[in-house]
Amino acid sequence: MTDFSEWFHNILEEAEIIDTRYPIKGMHVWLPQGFKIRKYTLKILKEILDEDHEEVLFPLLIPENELAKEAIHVKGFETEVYWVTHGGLTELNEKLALRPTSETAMYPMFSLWVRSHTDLPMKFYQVVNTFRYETRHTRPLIRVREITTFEEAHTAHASREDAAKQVENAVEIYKTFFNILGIPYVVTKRPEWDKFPGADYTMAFDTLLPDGKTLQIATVHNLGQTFAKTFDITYETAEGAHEYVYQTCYGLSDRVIASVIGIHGDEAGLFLPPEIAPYQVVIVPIIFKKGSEEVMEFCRNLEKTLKSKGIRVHFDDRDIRAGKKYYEWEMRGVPLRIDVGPRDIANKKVVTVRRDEKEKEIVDFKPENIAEDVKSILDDVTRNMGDKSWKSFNNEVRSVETLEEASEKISKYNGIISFGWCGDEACGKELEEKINVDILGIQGEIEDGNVCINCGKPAKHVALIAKTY
Ligand SMILES: Nc1ncnc2c1ncn2[C@@H]1O[C@H](COS(=O)(=O)NC(=O)[C@@H](N)CS)[C@@H](O)[C@H]1O
Ligand SMILES: [Mg+2]
Ligand SMILES: [Zn+2]
Repeated sequence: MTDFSEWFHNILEEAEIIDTRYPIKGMHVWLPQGFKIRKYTLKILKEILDEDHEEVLFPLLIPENELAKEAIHVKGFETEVYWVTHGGLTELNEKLALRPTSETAMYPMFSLWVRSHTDLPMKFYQVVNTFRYETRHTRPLIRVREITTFEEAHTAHASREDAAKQVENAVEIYKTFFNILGIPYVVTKRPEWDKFPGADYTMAFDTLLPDGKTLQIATVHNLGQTFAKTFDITYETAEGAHEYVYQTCYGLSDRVIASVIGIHGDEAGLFLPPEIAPYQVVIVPIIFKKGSEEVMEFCRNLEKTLKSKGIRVHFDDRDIRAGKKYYEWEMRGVPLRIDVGPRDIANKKVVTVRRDEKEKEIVDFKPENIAEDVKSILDDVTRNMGDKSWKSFNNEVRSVETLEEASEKISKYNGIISFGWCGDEACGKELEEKINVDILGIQGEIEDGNVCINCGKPAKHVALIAKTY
């Protein structure tokens, strides 16, 4: 893991997650293994969102005049929007944008849909591909030009308080999601100069990749009434007056898959949380000359039993050395392996090997219990993964008293540094310049008596800084 970027690119290829040879920079092909991981990851997220959101699907193309309506928003995306100018040989009389995000696709429709306060709150989401002509260094899954797994939620509310509450609900939704995947995070309020174009404020989730740089893995925006006024989204109050709605939007992307791969991976390759692993269990027969048919029979039955209980299991009956199988399934991140030899069968045992522990466990084999036993091992693997990743994450969050200390810690470890900050934009920008970091944002208030580590004025907030992707 010394060179994380090289490790990351290699494992994407070796574990057949995506194929980066597609002839458009920043656009890649999801291969079957990767597609399954993506499918299971989205399944978890959608189950959470479906609790109180409706899933919808909007067109990919946005008319230029709609995209341009919200001046700050379009300014923020003008260098990133892809345009369609022709339909066949016919030049279009209006350019069409490929959605970089869908506010300006959705909100003209919200204006038609929202009539009365009884229509509120409205909470929609969609999982689509979005397109951003990223000019900075593109990286597979991390900074792409086609964001293939873009989950975006958009809500409308009758009051400022309801919208602020929805921001908190959205933060909880993403915390639940990341916790299931064992992805650690800090949540901060982005500084004014780094919020979503057109938003009142942005809450962001940042995780740490093994190279100690942070990756923004989700964002929640309070849009206030800005877009409602631009797109005329009003509702009739109970008293018959007309009010603009208050809105939020929140989203995440392929970066979630990048984080699972980067954070749980190790020298042996991938290590996938059981919830999203294409194979949760792989069965490897230990073949000797005699007794091999009995072993194969046993493994086939074991596979059938586990499959019948909904476990994603694979019986690897290839005629190759067991060692080669061990290597391959570890590299592919299968959370649990079960080895079966003739002696084990005789002793009514099987050998389990967890991906997170090297030593083998001998467990009693009872056909009626084995599926439950396997499920409880997988649950323990999930818990252990999360504990381990949070522990190493928290070790990389350091607090400092002075700018020199901040600079020293960052250059030595990267990671996340916290300290008192006055909150003033000029001071913040100067601080970023001085020690070549990004201010991730602020985390709540700081008790009186603290001074800003850059300008010495009274500190108002706890601020976090890091080197970022
Ligand atoms: N080029 C990119 N490649 C991969 N992921 C990206 C890229 N650009 C943004 N993201 C991810 O997408 C998330 C949402 O994008 S965003 O611009 O912050 N927010 C929006 O677009 C809002 N409409 C909420 S969906 C970001 O937090 C980031 O995790
Ligand atoms: Mg961007
Ligand atoms: Zn200051």
